[in-house]
Order: sequence, then C-alpha cells, then structure tokens
Amino acid sequence: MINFSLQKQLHTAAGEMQLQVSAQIERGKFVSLYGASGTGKTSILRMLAGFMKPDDGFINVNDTVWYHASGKRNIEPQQRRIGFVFQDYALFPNMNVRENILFALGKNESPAIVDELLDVTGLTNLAARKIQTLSGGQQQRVALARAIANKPAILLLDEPLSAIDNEMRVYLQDTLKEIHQRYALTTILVSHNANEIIKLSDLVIHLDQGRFQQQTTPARFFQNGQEAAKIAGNIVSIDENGNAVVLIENRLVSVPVAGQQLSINDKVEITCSNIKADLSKQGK
Ligand SMILES: Nc1ncnc2c1ncn2[C@@H]1O[C@H](COP(=O)(O)OP(=O)(O)OP(=O)(O)O)[C@@H](O)[C@H]1O
Repeated sequence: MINFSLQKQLHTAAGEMQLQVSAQIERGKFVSLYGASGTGKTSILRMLAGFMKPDDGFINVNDTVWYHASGKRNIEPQQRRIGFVFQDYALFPNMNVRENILFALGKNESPAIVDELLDVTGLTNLAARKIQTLSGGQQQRVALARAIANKPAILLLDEPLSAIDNEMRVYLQDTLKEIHQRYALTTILVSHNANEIIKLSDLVIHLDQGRFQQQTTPARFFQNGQEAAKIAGNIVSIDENGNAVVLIENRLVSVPVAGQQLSINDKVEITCSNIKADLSKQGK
C-alpha cells in the first residue's frame, strides 16, 4: 500500500499554485494521473521519487516511511526502490542494451533476470546493439527494462510513450500491460491519452489546479464524467474558412475556430456533442 499526502508551493507561469494532494494506492494497482498541462502531475512523481522535496506531508510505501515532514525523515532517491521512465530515455549511450540493463541491477540480483527482461520487452535480438543505433521506441523499451530490473516498490511512468509513433506506442502499451501482469508492480502513469489510460489502468486520478478532483475507474471517468467526449490534438493549419485542422493521433480533423485566437502548433481540446456513432467489427 502506498499512502501519501503532499503539499508543495509551485511557481507556475500564471503565478503561485498550492499543490495539495493525498491518496492511498493498493499494492499491485496500475493508476493513471490525468490532467491539463502544468497542474502538477510530474511534480507529484518527482516528490514520490525523492527528486523534489515537499513543503509538508508524508509518503509511506509498504509500511516504510520514505518521507515525513514533521518527523524530519527524507530518504535518498537511491534508497526508495523506484523505477522511473521519462519521456526522454536517459540511457548510457556508450553501453549496449544488455549493459544498460545490467547496470541497473542491485548487488544481490542475479544477472539471469536480464535475459527475462530482454524477452519481456522484445529486445533479445537487440541485446548487443549500442543505444545510438536504436529507434526511439526501442530505446524506450530499454528504459522500461532498466526501470523494472530491481523490482521497484513503485514504477513511475511520466508520459513515456508520448514521443513515440502510434504503431510502436500500441506495441509498448501491450508490453507495459504484460509487465504489469507478470510482476504486479504498483505503477503510476502520467498520461494525456485516454486510450492508453483505459487500456492499462485500474484507476484514474484527475488532477486539476494542484488538487485531486476525482478518483474512479477509467471506464466511468471517460464515459459519463465531464471528460466524456474531449479529444486532445495539435493544430497543423488554419484554413481560409476559419477551420482549424487538428492532428489527433494519426488523423486530421477540421473544426470551426469560432473566433478564438489560435495558431499553428497550439495544443487544443475538442469537445464533441451529439455524436452519431456506428460500429463495425474489424477483427480481434
Ligand atoms: N521545484 C519547483 N518549485 C516550484 N515550482 C516548480 C518546480 N518544478 C516545477 N515547478 C512548476 O510547477 C508547475 C507544474 O509543473 P509539472 O511539471 O508538475 O506539471 P504537469 O502537470 O506535469 O505538466 P505537463 O503535463 O505539461 O508535463 C509548472 O508551472 C512548473 O514550472
């Protein structure tokens, strides 16, 4: 069980924001943190990992106190048994794939686990390859294998798949699911992607302006909640009729701008209403 309560004053572009959150996460659960940009999702992961010191609160993980403000306890990141995967891969470029994973193993860990990790992340045939020769998706698989090598008490994933193309992203989502089923690691994923959250998580926590607003199942959150029909994308152009052409995953959708000041590359959220949906089976 992970039990935390965290307070931190954040300096945002719009001014000061008081992050104040608490949660209890059962062992082995896969939880997604969802919320708009700048609401404090990464800060929460960084505080759990010990990279950012909270102003107040506590972090208890499986009956061990990692942080306690009034008890003046704050254990080092290296002692927290955390696996962390960021959007950028942070691998050792001069080592090959196997060496990168081996490096992460604890002193008492048998190197035999490396073959299992290579297998579960689909890297067996790339074990001797130098990191620079791999694609982004392959590098992210190495980062994942490295993060779970020590069987962390918490696996923290900060938008690990957002810079990866769609096909590889789906493959990596399957890998994440397989890893979670096999090792039952308590996992916290930061993601903006409803698809990913629904596919992977037991619970979604909605963070808004530094506060947890809702904790529920992804099905409930995306079906009936206020997030029901919102899709995120980026503007690639604005046509002569005043429609924004928005890239959503690998499709372009044209949406009326309706008098808003928008430019190319802006991140936007499209709210849909009165959808007439037809369904046709495309296979398993
Ligand atoms: N050490 C710090 N002290 C104070 N404020 C900080 C610190 N680190 C980051 N911030 C600010 O906290 C705010 C929230 O940042 P954070 O990265 O946690 O948001 P986020 O929800 O993960 O956003 P995104 O989805 O864009 O990654 C930002 O405005 C950031 O500048």
